[in-house]
Amino acid sequence: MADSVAVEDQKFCLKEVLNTFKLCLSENKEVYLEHYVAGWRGLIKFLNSLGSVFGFISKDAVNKIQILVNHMNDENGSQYVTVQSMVKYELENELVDLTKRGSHPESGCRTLLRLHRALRWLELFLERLRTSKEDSKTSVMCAEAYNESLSQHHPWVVRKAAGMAFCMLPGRLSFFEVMNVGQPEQVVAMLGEALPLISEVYQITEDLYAQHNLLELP
Ligand SMILES: CCCCCCCC/C=C\CCCCCCCC(=O)N[C@@H](COP(=O)(O)O)[C@H](O)/C=C/CCCCCCCCCCCCC
Repeated sequence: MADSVAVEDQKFCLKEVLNTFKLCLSENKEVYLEHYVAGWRGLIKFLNSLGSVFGFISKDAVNKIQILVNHMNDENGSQYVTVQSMVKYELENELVDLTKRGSHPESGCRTLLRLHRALRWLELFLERLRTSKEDSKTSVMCAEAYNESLSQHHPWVVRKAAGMAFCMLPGRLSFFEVMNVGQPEQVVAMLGEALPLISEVYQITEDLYAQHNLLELP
């Protein structure tokens, strides 16, 4: 059983996140919700270690993870083993608000979609970090990745707040240190290992959501 979301005060380790994303895919390329959620929890540890200015982002991500964990732990939890089984179950039982928010504001499908969009931001950001130069700015890389992805789904006020938070990001070297991997070359190598895994999980979910017309859930 997945437990509740208590990620505060835990130390981040990129290797751990890499391992959870490795566990995400089944042999037939289904995405295990348990490991997907564990991957996000690891990332939130990182976010929390950057300071309270990122608290509003962390809070939203924790809320969404908690919704998914609640589904996984409730009486129909066996339907929430993979993203594929969740989508099938919720659609077959009309548990998703498809066009406007109604009686299912916390469906697994709409909740996961928000994290899925954020995973695209992560992919773009990590790729920039991986190929960055010594004088590259994390705030710029983060903002560029955000503008190319998540920002399209956020209202002005959220975009503004996110933009201000990005300016508070530590420089590239301090950022690498928080990852707890070792020298910058080792961080870059590990990012190179993590990115294809994250991209594959993203693409499989994207294709599944596209196939069921779920990419714009309210
Ligand atoms: C490998 C280590 C390096 C990278 C570590 C990154 C750590 C990131 C951890 C968590 C990322 C946060 C994920 C945010 C999910 C946002 C979901 C969302 O879009 N929610 C909005 C819509 O929800 P509904 O209203 O429809 O329910 C909600 O309005 C959002 C509110 C909060 C603002 C979200 C801003 C997201 C900015 C992108 C993340 C920046 C993190 C920077 C730190 C490096």
